[in-house]
Order: sequence, then structure tokens, then C-alpha cells
Amino acid sequence: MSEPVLRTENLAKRFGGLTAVDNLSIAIPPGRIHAIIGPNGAGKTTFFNLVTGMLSPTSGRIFFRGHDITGLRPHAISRLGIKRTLQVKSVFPELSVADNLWVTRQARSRFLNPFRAAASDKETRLRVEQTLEQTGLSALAARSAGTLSYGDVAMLEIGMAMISEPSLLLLDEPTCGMSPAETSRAVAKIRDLARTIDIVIIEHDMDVVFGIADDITVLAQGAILASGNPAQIAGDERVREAYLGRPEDEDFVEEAAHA
Ligand SMILES: Nc1ncnc2c1ncn2[C@@H]1O[C@H](COP(=O)(O)OP(=O)(O)OP(=O)(O)O)[C@@H](O)[C@H]1O
Repeated sequence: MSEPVLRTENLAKRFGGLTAVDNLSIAIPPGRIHAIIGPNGAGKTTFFNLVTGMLSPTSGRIFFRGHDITGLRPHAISRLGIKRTLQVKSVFPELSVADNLWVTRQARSRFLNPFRAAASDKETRLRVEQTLEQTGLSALAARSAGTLSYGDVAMLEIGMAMISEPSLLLLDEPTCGMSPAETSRAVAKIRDLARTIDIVIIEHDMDVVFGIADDITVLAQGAILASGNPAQIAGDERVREAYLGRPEDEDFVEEAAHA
């Protein structure tokens, strides 16, 4: 079996008396889109925060392609090739789409080697162009980010995570707030990206989850409730129960029926 892209061993995070992530042992294989779903408060975002070093675990270990990354600082984890998007969008609204990508890329090169900044301009330009294409934003390159639609801002966020060529991309509810048309465009783009990069996605929209994921892990109260392919998850009684009776998640039952 190939090395998991991400693996945790008894990972736990407690906030005072609250256990947000509860002895989680998960192995995410490479080359697939892995969705993490679960009711509100299940620990999904906390899991991303632990993987990216934004939070330190209370106990347990995290491995990225076999390397123990537990306790590394966020910038060190980012340099190893793990990037994420946040639920709260963080583009620079006054800058153009291309310049948002440019400064994100340049910030990284300058950080890596301040003396190479000028020499890297050409390479940056190329990478910005590639990322505009990958995210479907080429036609909007000159537009101020502050004037974009919500869906385009979300794609720009993905582009800003992609521009430094990570090998693992963590997407936190990428289609949240998008129109149905924007959502299907984003889903197609994320599928394209997954050909060259490993993707783990937290998503509430079950239409997206069942349409995009190769594998799904369901979290509840910080622990794994179920894991499997979309058909297995759709047919899992415990998962249905976890979602039933939650009006905001009614679409799970509906979408699962079509999976
Ligand atoms: N910094 C923090 N301090 C205290 N409690 C926190 C903190 N971050 C998260 N929690 C709590 O940990 C639990 C898990 O939260 P988390 O945001 O990881 O869930 P989630 O599955 O991402 O939820 P949602 O789907 O609503 O985003 C929740 O009860 C939350 O209130």
C-alpha cells in the first residue's frame, strides 16, 4: 500500500473540558479526493488547524507522507507543502486578481531567498498565469479582488493556496456561499486540481461531497463515525442517524439517496 499523504495516531485536542478531536487515527491515501464531513462542531476545522500547526495537539501525532510533523510551526508545515484555505476569505480587496497571486507567490520566494527576488520575477509571472488558468480566473486577472463575485473570491483563495505549488491542499468549505452555477464550476476546477495534487476537503454541501469525493470520513464529536466510499457512506445507518433531525443537514439524506 502506498504511503498515506496524511496520517494521525491517536490525535486529540481538548479545549478546557471540551474534547474537539478525540483520539483520532486516520490514514488518508494519496491520489484521491478525501472529504471530511460531520455535523456542526464535529471537529473538522480543528483537525485542519492541527494538521497545519495553527493549533498544537493535546496528544497524539501527525505524519505528512511519513514524516512526523507534530508540533512544527505553521510556516514550517507550509514550507513542507501543505496549504489550506480558510472559511473566512482573506484576499486583498484593492489588489487585482493577478496581483493577489503575485504578492502571495513573491512573499514566499522572498522568504525562501531574499536575494533571488528580482531573478524570480519571470518565474512568478509564469506561475501566476498558470494559476489563473487552473482556477478559471484568467479573464478576471486585472479586476480588483474586491469587485469579484463570492464564487470568484473563493476560487482566488484556492489560487493563492495553489500558487506556491503545495503537494497537499486542505479546502475548508470551498463552496460555502456560492451560487449553484459557481458551485458546479468550482467542483469541476477542484477535480482538475486533484489530478496533480492531493486534496482533503471539508464540505457541508452534500451534493458537492457526493459529487467530488473518492473517500469520505464522517466525524462526530471529534471521532470517526464512519469512513468509506460515497456509496458506503450513503448507505450507513449511523451516518444517517447523525444527520437526521438536523434541519440544516436534511440535504444529506436527500443527496445520499442519489449517491
Ligand atoms: N479555539 C477554540 N476554543 C474553544 N473551543 C473551540 C475552539 N475551536 C473549536 N472549539 C470547539 O471545538 C468543537 C469543534 O469545533 P470545530 O470548529 O472543529 O467543528 P467543525 O466540525 O469544524 O464545525 P463546523 O461544521 O460548524 O465548522 C466545537 O465544540 C467548538 O466550539
